[in-house]
Amino acid sequence: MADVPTADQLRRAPKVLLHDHLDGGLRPETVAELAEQTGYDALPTSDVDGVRAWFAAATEAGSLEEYLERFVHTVGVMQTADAISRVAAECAEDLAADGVVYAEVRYAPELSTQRGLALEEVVEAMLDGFARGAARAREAGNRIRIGVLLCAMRQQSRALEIAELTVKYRDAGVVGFDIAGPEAGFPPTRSLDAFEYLRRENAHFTIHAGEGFGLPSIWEAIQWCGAARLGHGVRIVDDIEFAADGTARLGRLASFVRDRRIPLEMCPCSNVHTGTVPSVAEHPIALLRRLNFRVTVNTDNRLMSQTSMSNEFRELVDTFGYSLDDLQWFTVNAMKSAFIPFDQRLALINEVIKPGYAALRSEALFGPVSAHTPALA
Ligand SMILES: O=c1[nH]cnc2c1ncn2[C@H]1C[C@H](O)[C@@H](CO)O1
Ligand SMILES: [Zn+2]
Repeated sequence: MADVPTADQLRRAPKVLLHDHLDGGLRPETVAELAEQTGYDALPTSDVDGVRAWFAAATEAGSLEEYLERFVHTVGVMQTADAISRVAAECAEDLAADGVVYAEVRYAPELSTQRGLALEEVVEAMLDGFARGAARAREAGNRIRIGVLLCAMRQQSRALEIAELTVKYRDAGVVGFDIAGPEAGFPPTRSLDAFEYLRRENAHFTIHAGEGFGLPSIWEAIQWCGAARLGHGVRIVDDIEFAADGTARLGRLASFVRDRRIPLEMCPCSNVHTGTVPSVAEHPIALLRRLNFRVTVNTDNRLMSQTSMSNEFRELVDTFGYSLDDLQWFTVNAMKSAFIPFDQRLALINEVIKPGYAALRSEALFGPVSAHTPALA
């Protein structure tokens, strides 16, 4: 049996993150400080531990709608360009310190216009912050590349406007588009004009689907809207039947998703917290991995779900006994599915990801380099 990866190996393993919300990953200290600095007086408490605990209560939400209520205060402190830029810079540093080498971080600019910021100013503040954070991470010895996804909120009606913003900033670091927010009652076709526009512009997009609602949402996202990836996509298992001997029979939609290699941006911990699945052990990720769907592993909201990429990997290793080979498989899947140009994806796979995992595997043979290298005479 392969060795169980250690916590340190999980952190050092090169990781790729396709689904992470900027307003779901603030440091609790930063929420408290920004509230003070920007005069935001609606926080339930100003004490950092209290702030941390208030957000952590999202892990008990049990429904997507209740889980989403926790975003009111992160969005509340993200209403100035400086605040947004700081949050983005810290996001880049935190991900890089956790061993993430490529990330696509998403946010809905329309949420940061409460005090008069223009949509463009929000996007520029994000891009500025990510560039500063990646530079600081590099100085600390951690390399990361970040692409931005712009979300439109599905309960609002600004999807076309946000899609246009995505195209406007695509050469400046915005790599794609998404719709987020409550899924039940807000089907993807509600934003069909935005998706048709993006397709005509040869732009990339993913859609949150199959999390708070089932197969019809996934079907619309793919067959009506043309999503290149699915945010979560967990409910695709509803289109898979199991015979008494355990063999699986895929329905037409599940077959289509697998045959077309449509990436599933799975977020195990978040899915437990929103009540999408009862526990990590009952998460369909293991089944979908076995059936060779293009599964990826993601954090969704590091603050609300008290998680990180290393932690998601740890949960999967502990629950399903995954080895470094499995973790490399998830990581290569994610890198193949990114929205940056193909040659760059390939370079990251061949020059960063595969050598990174090979180095970790070799430790199992020779031990960590530093511990066993004899001093040179
Ligand atoms: O898991 C999610 N499903 C749907 N919407 C989500 C999820 N996590 C965060 N959001 C929402 C809340 C944020 O304010 C918004 C933009 O990041 O996206
Ligand atoms: Zn999400």
